[in-house]
Amino acid sequence: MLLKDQSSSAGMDYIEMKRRGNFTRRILFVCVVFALLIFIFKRPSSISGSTKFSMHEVGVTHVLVTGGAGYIGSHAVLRLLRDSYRVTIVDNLSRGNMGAVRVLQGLYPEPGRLQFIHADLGDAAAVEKIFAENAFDAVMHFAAVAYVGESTSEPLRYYHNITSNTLLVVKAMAARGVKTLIYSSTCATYGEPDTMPITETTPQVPINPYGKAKKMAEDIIIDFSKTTDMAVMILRYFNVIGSDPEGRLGEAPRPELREQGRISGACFDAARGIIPGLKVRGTDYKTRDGTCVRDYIDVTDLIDAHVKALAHSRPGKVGIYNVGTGKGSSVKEFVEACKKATGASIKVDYLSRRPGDYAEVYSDPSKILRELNWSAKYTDLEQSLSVAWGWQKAHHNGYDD
Ligand SMILES: O=c1ccn([C@@H]2O[C@H](COP(=O)(O)OP(=O)(O)O[C@H]3OC[C@@H](O)[C@H](O)[C@H]3O)[C@@H](O)[C@H]2O)c(=O)[nH]1
Repeated sequence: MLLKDQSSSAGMDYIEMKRRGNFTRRILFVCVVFALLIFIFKRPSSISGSTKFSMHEVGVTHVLVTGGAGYIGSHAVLRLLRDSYRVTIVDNLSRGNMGAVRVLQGLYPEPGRLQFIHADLGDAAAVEKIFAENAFDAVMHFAAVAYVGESTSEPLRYYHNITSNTLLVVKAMAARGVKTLIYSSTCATYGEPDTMPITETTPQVPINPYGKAKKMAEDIIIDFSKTTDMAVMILRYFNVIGSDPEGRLGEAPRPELREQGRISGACFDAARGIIPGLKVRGTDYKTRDGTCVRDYIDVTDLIDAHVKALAHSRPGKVGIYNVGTGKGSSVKEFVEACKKATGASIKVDYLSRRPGDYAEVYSDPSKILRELNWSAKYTDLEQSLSVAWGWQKAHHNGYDD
């Protein structure tokens, strides 16, 4: 009985040991699976805000593109990826579109090519974290509010957004030893000069909060650069139009900002019938037909200037360049070109002047040709608008289509 009991107890021990062994193996298996999952999900992903993403390891330039989900920024990202750069986009999506980021991710899905970080550059801790966790070689700083009309009704927003965010970006660059900055500035920093065309030495006397804030941001960058060996390129854009010739990206302003928006967006909205007609703001300027004259530069050319600026940037040097065609077109001429490009009969209402507007600006682009070997290639307004219309037609609801 006792023996029987003992043998039965030994049998029980053996079964118990086997059960425990199986249990341990299961635990080990689960641990290994967990470790594998952690390894997979911690690798650089295309949507991640916390992955260390060093470009230097692979000898490829890693560019931080602020505002990379926006109209101009997304076109810059596309070009940089095409040219084999690695890119991190930081965007708060207040004006930019996640749809543009998704297009770019779809085109360049390989791990480590494109990283998107949803963050606001006004958040100092977030900016510091982004720079601490990534090794950037260069920054292209596009992110900013950028409507002249809106800047006159919301000046504090413009001063804050444009100056403070630039300050935080530059501070973070300095703290982490990021040596190259390409800054998006604007012809609006010149205001309304007495002589045309505008050269880089034309006095900057901005007349609206947008232009004034951009001039302040330029000053912040230039003054800081004198204390370091940072390479700085300041590009003063004239009026940007057009879109990716392959139709992958376009200009998709927020519908709620229609009233404040740029002439190109308003023309396309009128051509699609989204708004009843185009409002031409001011017909009594001292220009050839009474409407404002602007220098319209195609976004493909503009981004080419950025890539050339990056290639020509030198430590301790500040380069300042106008980016324009050198040719001025009036609002009326723009509307005619838009009618031809869209084939739509756009109804035009003539209204009083928009606050903050200046009569006539166009660039002298000879410095950028001389020093960076850049000149605009897409100088036919109607052609640039036709390309942009191609994307607009296919995206009635912007990137939501
Ligand atoms: O609906 C509209 C929009 C604009 N316009 C006029 O079209 C002209 C161009 O205006 P836009 O708003 O397109 O462009 P702006 O010249 O004011 O500034 C633009 O160019 C310089 C960039 O740095 C700015 O970010 C950009 O907004 C102005 O005369 C404006 O009054 C209209 O007549 N109707």
